[in-house]
Amino acid sequence: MADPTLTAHTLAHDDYDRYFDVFSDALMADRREQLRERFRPVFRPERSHGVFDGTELVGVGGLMAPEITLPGAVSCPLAAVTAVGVRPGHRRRGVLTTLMRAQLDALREAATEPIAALFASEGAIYGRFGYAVGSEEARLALPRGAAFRPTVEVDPRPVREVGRTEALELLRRVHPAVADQRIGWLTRDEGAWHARVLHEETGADGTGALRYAVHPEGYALYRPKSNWTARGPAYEIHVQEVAATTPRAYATLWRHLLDLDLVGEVRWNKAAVDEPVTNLLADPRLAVRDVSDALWVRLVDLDRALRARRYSAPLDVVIEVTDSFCPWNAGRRRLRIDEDGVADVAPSDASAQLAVDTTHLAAAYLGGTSLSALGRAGLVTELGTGALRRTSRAFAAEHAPHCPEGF
Ligand SMILES: CC(=O)SCCNC(=O)CCNC(=O)[C@H](O)C(C)(C)COP(=O)(O)OP(=O)(O)OC[C@H]1O[C@@H](n2cnc3c(N)ncnc32)[C@H](O)[C@@H]1OP(=O)(O)O
Repeated sequence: MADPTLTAHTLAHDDYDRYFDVFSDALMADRREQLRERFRPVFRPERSHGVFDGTELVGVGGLMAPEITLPGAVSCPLAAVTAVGVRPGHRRRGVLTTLMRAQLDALREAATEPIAALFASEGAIYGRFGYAVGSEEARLALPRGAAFRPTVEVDPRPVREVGRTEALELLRRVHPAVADQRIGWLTRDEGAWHARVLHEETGADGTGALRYAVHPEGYALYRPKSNWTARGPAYEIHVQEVAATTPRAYATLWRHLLDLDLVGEVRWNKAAVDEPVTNLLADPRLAVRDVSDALWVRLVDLDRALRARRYSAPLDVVIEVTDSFCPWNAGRRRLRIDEDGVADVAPSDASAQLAVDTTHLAAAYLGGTSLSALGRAGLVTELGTGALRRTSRAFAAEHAPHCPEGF
């Protein structure tokens, strides 16, 4: 139960500095002035909520508005929740709860984005608000020189390392073409490119400035981290993003990364769990993967969310849905999916064949978790024979969802 003295409302343009101070206090952030200026251009006061104790700003959270690619390669407006923090000394009295209430009510009223998503700092925070792990990511590590299968075609056209200005035109062309096809990838406007991807500052973890490796059909962005050992150089390559419109360009870019001199290991901390480079390796065991939660998804308007994506099989099922934090989603509805994977959703009085909370539908929404697995965990209840298997098959997606950036 939130402290009744707390109030929440959206902010004004000149609230940016105090918004940023609360957030960076909450994150115990260093390099504050650098970060303050990096994020200033993307501050949207009308999409940023503050929680106040009297006149003191004690909690903040923002919303960005990219589009996300859903199963079936369809695009959908996304409320991307970012920069959430509560000032130390004001915690565990409901500031975050007040913020989540204000955000979700505002999203419902605006009726623009049917789903919200975030990257969680800690895994125990957001489940109570109906967010669930919708995609995972792999910390992928590959040793220098890891060989590809003999049949892998690598383009003889060399990958070139270019400066930022030259790279930008290609990045702006390739990224949307890839993002349109990849479940979980987001569109980027100019502000997003600069704030989230192209900032040149040296990484806090000792990595160097961003480098741009380009091919006519793709690019790899990475930062080197130098390391000189008694046995010689063993640099780490920290990949920020690899995007390619053809399998050949993809393989060629990875070959370039794996063959860089001075290097011991190539790492990508936000790779897809089904990142294709692991399938290119002659010895797949060379790819070490450590999987963790990535995008947490909240179905804000369940019916619109269900209609927004495409499905893998026809279906006709009646589902009883619960949702304690967003009760407007609760109730029984019939979900019908046609041969093209397009959904129709309508209220229903018929007997339910499945019972599930929106949190668990959110986990299955991008296809990252199967409803069958959630059923085996006791989180989806089958009330009609075969309903879980059929619904799970329809919710399956063409590949693992992936979001290669953080926000
Ligand atoms: C999308 C993003 O930006 S992720 C970044 C989130 N920010 C951070 O992690 C910065 C550091 N942490 C903080 O600022 C705060 O501790 C927050 C935002 C995580 C939580 O804020 P609070 O105002 O303390 O949360 P609030 O009081 O509303 O807690 C609601 C419930 O969640 C629980 N909870 C809150 N934070 C946590 C946590 N880190 N771990 C486990 N449970 C938590 C509370 O115990 C409470 O449970 P209850 O309802 O059973 O009593």
